[in-house]
Amino acid sequence: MEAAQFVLTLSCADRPGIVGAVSSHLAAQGSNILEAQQFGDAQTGQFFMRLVFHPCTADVAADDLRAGFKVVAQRFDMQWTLRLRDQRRRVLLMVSKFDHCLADLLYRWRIGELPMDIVGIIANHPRETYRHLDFDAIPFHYLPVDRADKATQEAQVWAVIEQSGAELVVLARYMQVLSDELAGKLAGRCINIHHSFLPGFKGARPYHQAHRRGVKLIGATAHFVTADLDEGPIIEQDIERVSHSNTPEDMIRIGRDIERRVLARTLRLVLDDRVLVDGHKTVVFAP
Ligand SMILES: Nc1nc2c(c(=O)[nH]1)N[C@@H](CN(C=O)c1ccc(C(=O)N[C@@H](CCC(=O)O)C(=O)O)cc1)CN2
Repeated sequence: MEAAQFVLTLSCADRPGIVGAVSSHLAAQGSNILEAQQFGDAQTGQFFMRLVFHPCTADVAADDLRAGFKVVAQRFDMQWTLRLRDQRRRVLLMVSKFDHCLADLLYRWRIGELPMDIVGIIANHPRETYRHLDFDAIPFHYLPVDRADKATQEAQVWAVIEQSGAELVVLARYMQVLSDELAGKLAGRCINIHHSFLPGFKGARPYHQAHRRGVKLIGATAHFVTADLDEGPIIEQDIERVSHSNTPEDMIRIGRDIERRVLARTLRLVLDDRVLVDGHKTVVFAP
């Protein structure tokens, strides 16, 4: 039986000796490093690392590994995570009227391409909106938004997030602006797929904005959600060509495929701890 793999991610102020200290610690505890990627940001002076390793002794608990690494982390004042690679994340999906990204994530999850536990779906449109989708095994929460009282609906959203134990929230074309408070509470663990190649065409109806501008490329961007609308650290992007003959409806159709693949790629990266936040940007350790 293959030995359990663990993923260690870390970031700290860059200085000599970090890689040596980490690798020496892992060797001293009898672990074998399988993957190691690193990046030193010369502009910010921040250092980032992702390692995959397996302890040579069986049945080592993540808590014990974390207790051991704490000494190294404190020495370099690191921000770090250490988890069992096979441990599935608890993920909450959120959607509004357009469900092509939701449908795609459900399919990829069902075939095992996205190793996660979907703990719920929150929608601000009723269940029949998605009648063509079968997700009855997943708790569905219809939480409509009253424009005059968005706070009440957000309190319901937060209650579902807490009660479900969601670790990651994915806005799969959820078209409501999260309050500063909720965006703050979800910092670093809420992903949005925006239907434009950011920083172009932030906000609502980006394909109509793009059509009016006469663009020759449209795109999609997955980013962490922050209080600043569509300004969060970008994780993944992609594009497709369009022309003068394409209507906004053409762009919406062409854009659906871009949005789906960008969000799926992003989720795979995040689920495998390959994305670290570097200020208002990200470091992505590609597979
Ligand atoms: N705090 C944040 N909330 C959200 C972000 C974000 O980056 N920070 N991303 C958006 C997604 N988004 C485009 O990708 C987006 C969603 C909604 C709107 C908008 O103007 N919504 C209107 C209501 C629209 C409707 O009811 O159909 C509104 O909220 O008043 C713009 C951009 C998700 N949330």
